[in-house]
Amino acid sequence: MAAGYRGRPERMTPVSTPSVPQHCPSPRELDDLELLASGALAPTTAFDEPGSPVTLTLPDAVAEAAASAGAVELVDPEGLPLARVTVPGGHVEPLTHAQYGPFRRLYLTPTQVREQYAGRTFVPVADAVTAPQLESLAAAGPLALLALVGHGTPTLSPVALIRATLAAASHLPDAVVVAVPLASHDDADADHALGVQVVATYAGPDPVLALTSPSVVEEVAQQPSRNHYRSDIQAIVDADQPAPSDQGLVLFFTGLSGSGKSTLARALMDKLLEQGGRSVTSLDGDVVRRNLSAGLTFSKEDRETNIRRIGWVAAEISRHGGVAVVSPIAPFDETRQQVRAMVDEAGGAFFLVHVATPLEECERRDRKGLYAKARRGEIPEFTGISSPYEEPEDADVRVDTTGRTIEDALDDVLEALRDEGYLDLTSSTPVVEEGALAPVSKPPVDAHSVVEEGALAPVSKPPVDDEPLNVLFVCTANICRSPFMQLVATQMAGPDSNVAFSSAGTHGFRAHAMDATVAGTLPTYDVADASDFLSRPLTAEMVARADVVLTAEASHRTFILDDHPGDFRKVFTLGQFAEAVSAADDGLSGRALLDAVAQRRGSGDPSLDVPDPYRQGTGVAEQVASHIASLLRVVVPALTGSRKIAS
Ligand SMILES: Nc1ncnc2c1ncn2[C@@H]1O[C@H](COP(=O)(O)OS(=O)(=O)O)[C@@H](OP(=O)(O)O)[C@H]1O
Ligand SMILES: Nc1ncnc2c1ncn2[C@@H]1O[C@H](COP(=O)(O)OP(=O)(O)O)[C@@H](O)[C@H]1O
Repeated sequence: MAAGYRGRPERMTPVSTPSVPQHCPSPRELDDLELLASGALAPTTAFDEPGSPVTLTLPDAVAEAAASAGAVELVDPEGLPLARVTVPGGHVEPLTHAQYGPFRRLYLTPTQVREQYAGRTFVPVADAVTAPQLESLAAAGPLALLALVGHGTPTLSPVALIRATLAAASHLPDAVVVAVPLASHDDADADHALGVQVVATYAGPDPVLALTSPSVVEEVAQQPSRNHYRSDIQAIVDADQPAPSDQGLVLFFTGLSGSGKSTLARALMDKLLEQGGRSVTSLDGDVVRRNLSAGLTFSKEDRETNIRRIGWVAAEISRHGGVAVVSPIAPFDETRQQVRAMVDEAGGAFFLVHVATPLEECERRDRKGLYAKARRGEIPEFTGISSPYEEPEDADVRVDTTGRTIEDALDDVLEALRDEGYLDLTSSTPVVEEGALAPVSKPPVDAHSVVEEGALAPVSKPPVDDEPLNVLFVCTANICRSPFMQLVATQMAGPDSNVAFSSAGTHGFRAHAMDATVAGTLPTYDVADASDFLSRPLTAEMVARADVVLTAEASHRTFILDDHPGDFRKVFTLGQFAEAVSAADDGLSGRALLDAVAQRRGSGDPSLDVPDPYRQGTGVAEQVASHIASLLRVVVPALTGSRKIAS
């Protein structure tokens, strides 16, 4: 039921019986429902049991109707009734089973699994299985791989995780795959407990084998590279996690009427069309209101409906790799966030442009004479005059067009798009070959041959000693290891150091908070919290700006060098860099130290990796935090010059 569906309808669906209301739950709730109905969450048998993360939230109107009817009927996004749930009580009476959706045949109940697969060893799989893990499984006898594919699967989409798990099974002597829609509830500890419970229910009396080894130290020793995959699995992972330049994209312009949204959006569309290579759809505010949203007013409710419609269409466009350029006023933050979430769900990137031309300038322009009418009271609820505009705090770029040419204002947008790695429209060269634009240009050279021959310029920036030293930490998603490195290194360096620490992720989402479990270890290292931290995807610009890039794993280093082979002298794993720093002359610091370390040109030995603590519980988070801190205690004083004053 859950695997194929993303997004939720904007209103409660029509009531089919006079008394019991219908409601389409969120994707997370749909997953929970499926597990509750199949008995997989036993002993949890109902929504909203005390202390359980398995909850059901009903919109006010539905909750009221359900309370008087004593139940609510939960339907799937297409309106198929799935279950009746008592209100209050949360008890689930299944009505129908979903019969379609990719790999539906693999979604077995615990009873079916006990009938078909008793006697196997059960292995929970939450991510693509690595080559070393496959090796360790090969000798483990007949296996049942439980692909945990619920909403919020950490790295891979549900369908890709099943594909990757089937590929893993094909490399094993005797393994079957079962899909389990175990959703994430954004509470690592509760989710871990729930996962243990669900896996135990599927396994019954049979053994359960965890893929992660118990200690970080052993993990490092036994799994030289946790992210090293067999080639078929790697291909599935790569296809599921396109680079920002290959991702579907929603370019969302928001701002007051007359601020310049349509003008800038149109100019950007023209650039995109001139360059070619992408399919582009425009959803302009005025145009949408004449078509998709014809008949809607400018009340708060209708504006929200309008924006959600635009968001839904734009998200679908991004799902298929297209670019949607949308330019409504979209005055409410909550609705913009809903659109962001829809696009995120669809696997697209959401890029918010705040056209921040002030009201006075918009009113001075008054291109359509609407402000004058609004001032005279002839147009009610006019944005900026008699209806609010909530300024975005999460814009990727903010452009005030006052006193600027259109080209000049557009440049701000184009530069931000390029810097975040989505599109490079700053050069006017059209794309000749078919395919997506490639903002992070990949020279057709083999990284190793460049390293050997030293053919490309060693560092992209001439060293200037009084400029702050830019240190960029990199991991995968920029929510666990690299933010920890950034925050703890900044704390260790102190406020007066001439070193700036930042971080990014090779597959990082934009603007996600730090993982709560890892953030929980920060106070031990004198960092109060991570509330100001937001994740960022790594861009070519960030690598170019950095004096040194320190990665968690060798695989991150390889990832960067694939795109920037010429930067091999400034990209190291943190472990490798700490080792090199220890060996370097104590008197060296800052750029002199970097120059000395660059001469060593290490290979990025994976045994020095900092492993990924994501979703592995508090114990692993603490071990990884302590591991990183011990490396930073070597690296930070050396960079800042506090272990010995440099020349
Ligand atoms: N009451 C009121 N408030 C704001 N705007 C009004 C109103 N009535 C009509 N218009 C015209 O409608 C355009 C805005 O429509 P949007 O769909 O972008 O608005 S919203 O996002 O749903 O708030 C807006 O176009 P733009 O100038 O392109 O923004 C106006 O021309
Ligand atoms: N730098 C600029 N960028 C965009 N528009 C500008 C700029 N300078 C002046 N303008 C003018 O401001 C008006 C903006 O109108 P429009 O693009 O329709 O705004 P919106 O879609 O936000 O209502 C146009 O007449 C445009 O020519």
